[in-house]
Amino acid sequence: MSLIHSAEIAQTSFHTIPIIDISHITSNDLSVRRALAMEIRDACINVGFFYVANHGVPDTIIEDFLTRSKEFFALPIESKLKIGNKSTSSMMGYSALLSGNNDPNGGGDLQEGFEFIGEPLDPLDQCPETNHSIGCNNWPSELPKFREAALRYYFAVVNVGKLLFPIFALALDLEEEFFDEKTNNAAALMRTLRYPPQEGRTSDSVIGIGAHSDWECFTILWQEPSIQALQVLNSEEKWINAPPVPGTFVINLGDQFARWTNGIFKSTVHRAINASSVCRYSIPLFMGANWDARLDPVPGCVSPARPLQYEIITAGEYVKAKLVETYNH
Ligand SMILES: O=C(O)CCC(=O)C(=O)O
Ligand SMILES: [Fe+2]
Repeated sequence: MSLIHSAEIAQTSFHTIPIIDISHITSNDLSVRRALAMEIRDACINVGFFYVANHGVPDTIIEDFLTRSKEFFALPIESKLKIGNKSTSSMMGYSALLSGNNDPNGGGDLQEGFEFIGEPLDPLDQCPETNHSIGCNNWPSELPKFREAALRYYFAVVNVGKLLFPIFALALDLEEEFFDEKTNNAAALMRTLRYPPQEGRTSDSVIGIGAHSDWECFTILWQEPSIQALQVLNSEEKWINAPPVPGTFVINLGDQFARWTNGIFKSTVHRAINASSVCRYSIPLFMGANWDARLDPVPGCVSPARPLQYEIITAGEYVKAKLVETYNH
């Protein structure tokens, strides 16, 4: 079935998020990779979200970064503000509670975070080679082990992201290498996040992270087990819970993939509310396209019945506009 036809009959009023086993993602057998791609295609067209099981990132790497993140957030506020992301042009470093606002109708995001991009584990003082035009990371000098744990986790998850691009290409009936040159020079951004408890308060104006879609190609999110917080909006405007599923990451498509596919792959709106009585941690990785990659539609996504929906701009122009909108930066 053609992509456009699949999009016409999409079931976007989902009530659950599919779980997809990716243990065979590197199979030598193309038919096995294609079968996985078709499962992912359905999830991308109908939901825009899915969980991946058997992703291969060791628990120890995840747990180590979680432990170091907890230590980081427990630092005195003065230490954290010393590396505040608004104090540098790079936007890397600490973001305080309510300093971001993902939902223009909201009163700020009730979360604090630390944002960074990849850099070589060694030597310490080297900037990443990237055309992302963002610059250096802003690490906390008090916690030397934080940096190493963060980068180890980062590279493990970036590897999962690199395996997903060829599968997305197959899902779109394209050659597996199709996205290589559009993504080979991109700096993936990672954030480690802490949401204070809201104790049952679910005011729509100030919540953990207000309703938004992500800006990049796709996001790989680790969420803390046992605490329900993430919710995804279906086409009936109902919020569907995306509870943590142990051993999985949540993958959601972002606006860059929606633009590449003329809206056939969904960049679905979501939010997080920590209604529990304890802090909740999550760690998203945003996999984007190269800064200068054009977000023009890939073959098979535009027809007279499905005209072009988006203005064609570069990934960099798109992300810069969103940064200004969200962080006033
Ligand atoms: O913390 C979560 O569950 C979601 C985070 C999120 O949507 C984001 O950072 O874009
Ligand atoms: Fe998000």
